[in-house]
Amino acid sequence: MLALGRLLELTLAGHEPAAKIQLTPEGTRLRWLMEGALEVTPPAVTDSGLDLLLSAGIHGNETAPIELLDRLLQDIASSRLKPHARVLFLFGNPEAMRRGERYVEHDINRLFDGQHDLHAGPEAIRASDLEHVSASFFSQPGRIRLHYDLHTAIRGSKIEQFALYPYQPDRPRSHVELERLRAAGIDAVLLYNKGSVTFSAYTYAKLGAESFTLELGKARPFGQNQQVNLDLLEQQLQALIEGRAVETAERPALQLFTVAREVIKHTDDFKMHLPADVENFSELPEGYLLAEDIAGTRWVVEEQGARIIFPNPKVRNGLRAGLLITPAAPGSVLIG
Ligand SMILES: O=C(O)CCC(=O)N[C@@H](CCC(=O)O)C(=O)O
Ligand SMILES: [Zn+2]
Repeated sequence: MLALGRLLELTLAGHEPAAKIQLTPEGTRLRWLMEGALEVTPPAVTDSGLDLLLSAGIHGNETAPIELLDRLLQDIASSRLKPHARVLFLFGNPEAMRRGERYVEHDINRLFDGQHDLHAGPEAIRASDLEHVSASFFSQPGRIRLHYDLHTAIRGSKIEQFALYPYQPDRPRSHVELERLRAAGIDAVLLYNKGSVTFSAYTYAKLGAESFTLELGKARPFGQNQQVNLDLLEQQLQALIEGRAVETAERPALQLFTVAREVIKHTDDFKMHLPADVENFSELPEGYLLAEDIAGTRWVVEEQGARIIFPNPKVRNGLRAGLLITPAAPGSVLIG
């Protein structure tokens, strides 16, 4: 196997490879761009026209997707996978990955779209570097741009694998991409209805990619991801990389949700009234007092069919401490 196929090993060891460019016997080029970043270019004659960005480790303790990208890259470097797409592999937060923590000082997934300019420290610099390397990857005109930012969640979930679809005014959602997600084992999609400062929101709104954050199960340390089944996603990614269609098993229709309200933690007095082990997508009854903050601020559930995802009262002040979501009304979603 080509040494650059060991990007994960290099990244965890903090090593810069001596040879930055390597070629497989079939002529696929692997190019190391910076720590945790590797670009794969197929021979021009087999290029399918797809630019595929695969990122994981934006949160350092979310290891199942990191292991998935490691497998795909090793397969490419050993010629078991023969790319027809350009692929950019990114491990988002190497220092947090080494520590096995979500982040060190700042959550990188709150630092995109210029937010890094308002913060100091290595993670702000890293977010800026990730923007640059992605913008450069997606700079070639006339190509299909697709980004999956792969995560696992802090808590268990009533819907194990789901996607978050960023928002841009008047931009229709892609039917093709929603169907691809379904085939990849995704059961639900949360359709954002405003912009955000996450990585997928940046590549969607600023770089014109079809972009998704994928939540793939519960976060566990390296080597302990036997319960996270990524087989369908792995098959889809292999097929995208090799430029072929895959036979897809019968799967249920996607459940679509929209954001009803973002719960923002304003002060240290913030309190969330949920059990510590509450699962994502848990339903909350109308009238339920979800959270309270200083000066009598209260979040009371008013929406029918409301559910909670990503509840986290430990976030820094000013950040999202949870999302109240509701089922998307049929026909309310602009799908192209
Ligand atoms: O489990 C949690 O509370 C967080 C899991 C996670 O990291 N989710 C992403 C979602 C990004 C998005 O909204 O597109 C995050 O919070 O950054
Ligand atoms: Zn995450």
